[in-house]
Amino acid sequence: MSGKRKDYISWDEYFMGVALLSGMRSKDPNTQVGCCIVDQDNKILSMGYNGLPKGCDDDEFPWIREGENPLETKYVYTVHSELNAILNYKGGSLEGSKIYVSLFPCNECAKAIIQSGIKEVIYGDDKYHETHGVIASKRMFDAAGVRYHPYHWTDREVKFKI
Ligand SMILES: O=c1[nH]c(=O)n([C@H]2C[C@H](O)[C@@H](COP(=O)(O)O)O2)cc1CO
Ligand SMILES: [Zn+2]
Repeated sequence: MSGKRKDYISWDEYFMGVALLSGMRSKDPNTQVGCCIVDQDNKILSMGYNGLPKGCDDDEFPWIREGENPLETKYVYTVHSELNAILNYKGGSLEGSKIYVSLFPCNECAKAIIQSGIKEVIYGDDKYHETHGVIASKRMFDAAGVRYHPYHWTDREVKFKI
């Protein structure tokens, strides 16, 4: 009987919570993606969200999905959350780490995840599971031995003033 609190958040809730909070920085009006990379000792190594590269003004570049001119859509400019987290990490190697991400990684992020040595993907949503990108991601993860599984959502709601 140590008397410790019982309702503290689990490691999984903590890391997915950090991923979701990171995603709240996104300027994308349709899909906000956030992620959190964690080492084997449960230390957070990096975080990211989908956004524009440095120097590209959020108010100057387009955020729309479709248009006659592909150069006026967001797709050619945004850096995905996972790539941002990998590129932002300045501490050395990500070998053996895991990534919590709110959306299943696309094929380009999957390549970066594999090459950086991340070994496990815990994803919140898989809404693009029918796309070629996600099908290719899973094929590459399977071949490369990167494990992936859905996050188990809990009933916990987090509400606080910031
Ligand atoms: O792996 C990913 N990581 C990531 O950050 N994104 C971002 C890119 C876009 O800003 C947004 C997807 O936009 P939309 O759902 O409107 O197509 O999510 C998208 C994916 C894969 O779909
Ligand atoms: Zn991606």
